[in-house]
Amino acid sequence: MAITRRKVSVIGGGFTGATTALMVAQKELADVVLVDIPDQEGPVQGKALDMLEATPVQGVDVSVVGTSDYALTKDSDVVVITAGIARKPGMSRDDLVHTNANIMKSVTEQVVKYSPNTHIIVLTNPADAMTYAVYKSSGLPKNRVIGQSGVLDTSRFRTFIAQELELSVEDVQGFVLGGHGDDMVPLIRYSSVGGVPLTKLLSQDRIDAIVERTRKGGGEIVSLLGNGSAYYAPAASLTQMVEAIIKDKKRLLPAIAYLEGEYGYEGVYVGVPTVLGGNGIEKIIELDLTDEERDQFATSVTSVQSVMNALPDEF
Ligand SMILES: NC(=O)c1ccc[n+]([C@@H]2O[C@H](COP(=O)([O-])OP(=O)(O)OC[C@H]3O[C@@H](n4cnc5c(N)ncnc54)[C@H](O)[C@@H]3O)[C@@H](O)[C@H]2O)c1
Ligand SMILES: O=C(O)C[C@H](O)C(=O)O
Repeated sequence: MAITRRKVSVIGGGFTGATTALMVAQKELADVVLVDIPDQEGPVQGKALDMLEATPVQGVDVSVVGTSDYALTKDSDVVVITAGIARKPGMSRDDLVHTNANIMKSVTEQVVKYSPNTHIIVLTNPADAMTYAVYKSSGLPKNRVIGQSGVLDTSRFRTFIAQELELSVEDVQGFVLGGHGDDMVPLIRYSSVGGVPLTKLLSQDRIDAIVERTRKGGGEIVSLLGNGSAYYAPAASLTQMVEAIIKDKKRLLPAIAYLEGEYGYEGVYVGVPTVLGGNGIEKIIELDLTDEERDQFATSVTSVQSVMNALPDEF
């Protein structure tokens, strides 16, 4: 019997899209289709061919194709959307909302035309509102439209904790709740190193400094790069989410999920702990929050709602 290979399509063949395609291929998770606009057909074909020519060295049997033709994405198991513009120094993610919302609509229509039962993971910023825009444009159930922010934000938080304590990143656990903006909420009470609560290992001053650096983590990279935003850690985060779905791993990961009553909110996409598996977001985990945490989460949700309200009427 023929073995059916899995297919992952990545829309947007720029920094994050190409890096994600490479990481998905390197992990041999699926055949990869990298899609960009017709104007970028040559570059995206070149990137894909270059990745394909690395597969013998890496010992992975996957195909990697670059195209502007959505027909090649037919029957994708997972589609990752990275298409759109990135911010430059001095801009906020929310400044991208109008341009990227229009791109989400046209891209999503093409995606679901060829893969009506796929899972979509949205990276494009402002990520919470763009995930909502894709959900509205796709007609897919809410569990199949997922946004990426929490894996990346938590990874930054874990990096800074491990650096500060000079301990392995592997042992650092943490959780970041809320929107992918400067008012995201790293949850200290749920953060630990090898099971030891963070508050036993670091002073409040040091924890506050790490929380602040995490919140501004995207901006720190934007300032350093000068022309574009982060892509290695975002691509690693997307790849972890793709793997959780493709392998039905049932990982407990933070993701941008559609709330319908959870945490007391209705009709908003925002970052919360989820179970990610073969059915996309299989569950939203509701944590008990202190009054202070609930207030911080409320501030973050209000910011997301104001960006959602700025979306064009069709959403
Ligand atoms: N959520 C997150 O954590 C996170 C992290 C990193 C980047 N981002 C966001 O991801 C987006 C992409 O970032 P990047 O660094 O890859 O940008 P980039 O400019 O390198 O790549 C974007 C690509 O999208 C393509 N594109 C534009 N319109 C398209 C369309 N209609 N169809 C197909 N492709 C189209 C462009 O041609 C370009 O190749 C930005 O909005 C950025 O802010 C989000
Ligand atoms: O900060 C950005 O604009 C890109 C991304 O959201 C990030 O957090 O790196």
